[in-house]
Parts: sequence; C-alpha cells; structure tokens
Amino acid sequence: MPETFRIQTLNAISPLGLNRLDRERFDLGTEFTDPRAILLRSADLHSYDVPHSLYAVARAGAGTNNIPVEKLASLGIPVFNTPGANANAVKELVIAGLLLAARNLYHAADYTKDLVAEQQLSGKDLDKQVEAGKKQFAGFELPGRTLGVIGLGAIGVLVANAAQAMGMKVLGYDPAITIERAWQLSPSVEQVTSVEELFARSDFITLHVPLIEATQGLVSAERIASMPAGSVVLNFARGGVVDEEAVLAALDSGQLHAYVNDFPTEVGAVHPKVITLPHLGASTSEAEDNCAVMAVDQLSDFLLHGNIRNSVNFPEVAMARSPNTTRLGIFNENKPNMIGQITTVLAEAGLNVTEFTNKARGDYAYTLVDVEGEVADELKEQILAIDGVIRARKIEG
Ligand SMILES: NC(=O)C1=CN([C@@H]2O[C@H](COP(=O)(O)OP(=O)(O)OC[C@H]3O[C@@H](n4cnc5c(N)ncnc54)[C@H](O)[C@@H]3O)[C@@H](O)[C@H]2O)C=CC1
Ligand SMILES: O=C(O)CCC(=O)C(=O)O
Repeated sequence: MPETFRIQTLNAISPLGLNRLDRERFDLGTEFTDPRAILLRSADLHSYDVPHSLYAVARAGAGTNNIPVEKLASLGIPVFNTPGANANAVKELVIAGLLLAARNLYHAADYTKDLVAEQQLSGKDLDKQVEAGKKQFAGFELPGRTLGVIGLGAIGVLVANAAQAMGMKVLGYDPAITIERAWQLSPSVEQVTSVEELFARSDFITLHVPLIEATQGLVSAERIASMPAGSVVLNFARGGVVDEEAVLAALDSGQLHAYVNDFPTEVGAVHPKVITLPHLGASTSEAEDNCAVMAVDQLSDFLLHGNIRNSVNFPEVAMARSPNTTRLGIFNENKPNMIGQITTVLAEAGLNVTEFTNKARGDYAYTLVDVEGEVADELKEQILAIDGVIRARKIEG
C-alpha cells in the first residue's frame, strides 16, 4: 500500500487548492504531531520543534521570513513558496495606498463619519460643515510625482508599471533583478543604481523586498531625511524593512506626509499620520486561490514524485516518471564525491540507473534517481550511511 501523506495546515488555505489533493493519498488536518508536510501562510515556525516525520513545508504566499529556511535545509526539508501568485493583489493595494495618502482619504472619511455619528449633524447643517471642513483634506495628484520602487520582483514590477501608467515618474532599484522581470518592466521606468539616489529623488517610496539581513531597517532616519519634504513611504513588504521609530519622528516633524503599511505595531497603528492595514496585501479571493493551488501542486508533486519546484532552499529538480522504475530522492551536503558514492552504492546493489539528476544550491544538493525494477529497503540505509547524506527517500511509483 502506498503511503497516505499527512499534511498539517497551520492557516486557512483556500479549498480550491486543498480540493486538488487526492484523499486516498493525502490526509489533511490541523492537529497532527507527526505530519509529513506543513502547509501555511503567515504562521510562525521559528520556535517549531521539527518532527523527524517532516518531509516538506509549503508557504502559500511569497515571504518565507516566518520559516526557519536554513535550519530546514540542513535537515533536508525543502521549503516551497508561490512566487507571483499574490502579486496582483499586493499591487492593487499599493495603488490604493498611493491614493489614500495623496488624497488624505482615510482621515477625510473619518471626519465625515464623525460629523454624523459624534456631532449628529444632518441636512443643511451637515452640508454646510462638509463644505467648510473639506479644505483640510485637500490633496495632490499623482502625475508628475516620482515613485521609487525598491525591489523589482513579481510585485515591484507590477507596481512600477501601474504607477507609470497613472502618469508617475518611476525609479526602480534592484541590484539582482532577473532577466524575466527586466523584460516585464515598462521601458519608461528609470533604473537607479543606489538606494541613496532613489530616496533623494522620490516623493513616494514603495518597498517590495524580502525581509532578510540586507533589507532590515532599509528605510532609515538618514535616508528619510534625504527625501523631499512631505514624502510618503509605503510598506507592503514586512515591518522590519522600516525603522519605524525613524518614520514616526519624520511624520512628527513634517518630513514625511504619511506612512502607509500592512504591519500593525502598538505605536505605529495609532499615529495620526500612519495608515495601517491588517496584513491585507494578499487577502483577495483570487490571490488566496492562486497561492493555494500553486502551493498544493508543488507539495503533492514533491511528496508523490520527489520533484522540487519553487523551493527557496533547494534547487529546481524535476523528472517525468517512467514505468517499471523505482525513484530515490536524496538530500546531501554540497561537497566532493557525493555523486560518486551514491552511484557506487547503486552499482554495488546491481541497480541500473535510467535517469539521474543532481543539483546543488548553496551548502546543499538534491539528487533524484530512477533505477530499473524494485529496490530493497536496505538500500536506503546504505545511502544514509554515506557521510554527507542528510536524508533519503524511496518514492513509490
Ligand atoms: N503584504 C503582503 O500581504 C505581502 C507581502 N509580500 C512581501 O513582499 C516581498 C516581495 O514579494 P515578491 O515581489 O513576490 O518577491 P520576489 O522574490 O518576486 O521579488 C523580490 C525582489 O527583491 C529584490 N531584492 C532583494 N534584496 C534586495 C535589496 N537589498 N535591494 C533591492 N532589491 C532587493 C530581489 O532581487 C527580487 O527581485 C515578499 O518577500 C514579502 O515579504 C508578498 C506578498 C504579500
Ligand atoms: O498569506 C498572507 O495573507 C500573507 C501574504 C504574504 O505576506 C506573503 O505572501 O508574503
């Protein structure tokens, strides 16, 4: 009997994704103590005691800073994410954020509500007060203003192109932009080669980078001070990318007009010039469906066939299945003679290799190998005995 894989969900995942799982082969639950896989969104796994049973983690979303990616790599556990699947949802919220800030919409709507709910005005009195009070919310328009986009990945490129189409001058900064993203970028977006230049020239800054060591506190007091007075910072990346204390001080001094973000903190959320949303970037039915479908498909392809696609800690390795073969998936340290030792074990067991892929990424590598016929259970133990092999799995056909 082939194994039924237990998948533990740690957040609500769209049924459109979950329903793709064949219930003969997958058992879904929220409480397993020995899951084969974890499927999650923003749940924090950093203090999670990783059980030996765990084969994989799938993040239905882009950011993986809630997951101990390196630690899992060292245990031979791939972490998958869903690049681009929620990018349009975030782009739309960023565009809303630009308009919220430029037209003071949040405070203006609060003001109107207050006139009716608190001051109990109605009819002509309400009309009069509306016309008298509205000037305090007069805003400015976007065409001709400069938007600096930091991070030109799936989201940043969509934001840059949309802002450009609304008449903004757009500057982009991403020292590691991929060729694919560069092709998608509107030719009118100007590439800048230093963050300092981007800050100095931008009326709005929007962040679309992962939270990693290099991006922690990227929006600093010094950089904010170099922006034109009355600028706006939008943060739909992660809270830690911004030095919030510096942002709040700049809002108080008038250097910044507004800070629009998706990551509530006790101090920031109640500041009058801060608009904080409850991590809403990817919360559309479309994005939730897209992410769930992609995460589930990648996870089931790995559990059933050992294929790795869109992993953030292991290389892309995928092979079609062939009849009358047995597949082995092997995680190992990226060091000399691993392939030689693995193939020697296979040869000594009299096995004929029909297909073999080995790819490395950083300190680790993954080998997928198909051999003719059946494989004895002891073979896995022999492979595991090789110095540098972290994990090995016989994958049923
Ligand atoms: N608010 C929300 O609900 C959501 C937030 N996010 C956040 O947005 C981030 C970006 O998402 P995607 O665009 O899908 O990811 P992506 O991986 O497609 O793009 C990230 C880009 O940032 C660039 N980058 C990395 N370090 C950089 C640096 N120091 N300076 C400039 N650029 C740098 C990379 O080269 C890459 O092009 C995610 O990591 C996540 O933290 C993503 C989706 C939803
Ligand atoms: O799943 C969510 O709602 C958050 C999405 C997100 O932050 C991401 O994809 O990085």
